[in-house]
Amino acid sequence: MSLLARTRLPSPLLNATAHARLLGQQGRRGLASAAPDRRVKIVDVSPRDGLQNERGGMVATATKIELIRRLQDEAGVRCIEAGAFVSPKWVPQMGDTPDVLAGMPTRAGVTYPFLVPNAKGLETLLRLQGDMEAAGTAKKTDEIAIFTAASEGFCRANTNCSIDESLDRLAGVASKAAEAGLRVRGYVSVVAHCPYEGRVDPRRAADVSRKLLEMGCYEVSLGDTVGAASPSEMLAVLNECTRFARPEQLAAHCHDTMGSGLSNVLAMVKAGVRTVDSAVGGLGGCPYSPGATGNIDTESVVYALQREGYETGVDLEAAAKIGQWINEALGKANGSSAGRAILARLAMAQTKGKGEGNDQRESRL
Ligand SMILES: CC(C)(COP(=O)([O-])OP(=O)([O-])OC[C@H]1O[C@@H](n2cnc3c(N)ncnc32)[C@H](O)[C@@H]1OP(=O)([O-])[O-])[C@@H](O)C(=O)NCCC(=O)NCCSC(=O)C[C@@](C)(O)CC(=O)[O-]
Repeated sequence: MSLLARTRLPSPLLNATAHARLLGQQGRRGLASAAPDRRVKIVDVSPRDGLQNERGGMVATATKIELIRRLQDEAGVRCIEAGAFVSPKWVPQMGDTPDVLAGMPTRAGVTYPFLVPNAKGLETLLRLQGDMEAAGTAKKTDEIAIFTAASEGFCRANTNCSIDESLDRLAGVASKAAEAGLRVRGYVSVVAHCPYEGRVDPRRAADVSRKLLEMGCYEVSLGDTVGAASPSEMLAVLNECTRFARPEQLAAHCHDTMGSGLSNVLAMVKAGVRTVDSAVGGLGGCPYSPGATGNIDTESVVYALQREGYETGVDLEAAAKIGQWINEALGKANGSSAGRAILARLAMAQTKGKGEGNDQRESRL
């Protein structure tokens, strides 16, 4: 019997109580119980990609740390992109990353990649971790993420250099990181569409991805940065990449501007990708893409993957609560329609539960 057939999936016809209970059960089922080829790793990027473009004032460091804590302790996320050692002149919202690193709680089995654009970013991270170890505190992370782009226009706008210059810079960062015992994840932005150059040739995106793998990245995340790609466009990039990489060495990083984020994720997972980047509450945006909305939300990714018979190990109900909480903390509407629906069903189930309790009391009286 297939896992899909064995998995009880929430039906829209179930009442709210049953639906909420079922979602909870599914969310709590561990990754270990799933067949290896049905496991999908969620990289929740909300503390970095989700918050880096927040325009409504600096998000409090304590809020960022609480977001990381809740993602790991309550939602069971096993990979959390926690911050960025980039220039605060370019991305002020990430300026407190050293404080986030110092203050964040860590948990065994969870990885915390930090974005690093250049040698200076890596030196800062290594120095801070060295200071922590000297003070008797265990280091917080053993992973960084480096990033470049598939178009010259985006690369220059994002990192002030050409693609070749960025690759030169990143090769040095990757080799120093490896010497220091850090794993390196890679990103290629605008793999299908660029806000400056339009449609991007999938071979171009694949060529840059290959170079990141060759410099030692264990995985390359393919970014539909502006959220404009269709599934076939993302699959075209994936097909080019699988000429030299296994699908498991690639990740889906989809934004949802045009509403195709989830379709793109599902298409890539069905094609063999086993790592998906997402952000609770659909947090995020892209400063270089007018009207760009956030990352695809963790809640809809986890829900859709569950329905398709995949396991993420993420507690859906907890993710929905965290997505609601962080959006409220930012004074924003919850950007996850799946999250809103899950919370509405939970609220209805609770009300019904209370009502049933009252009815029983009344009937006993
Ligand atoms: C790459 C640079 C630094 C080049 O920026 P630059 O201005 O060319 O760099 P520079 O070397 O001339 O330095 C300028 C100033 O920045 C400082 N500086 C330089 N480096 C650092 C550093 N690491 N940490 C802290 N400070 C730094 C440096 O010390 C100097 O300070 P000053 O002397 O003027 O006081 C800059 O362009 C930058 O930080 N860019 C990052 C932009 C960014 O973070 N974008 C968002 C992340 S990428 C993304 O979101 C896409 C992704 C990953 O999610 C995937 C997807 O969706 O596609």
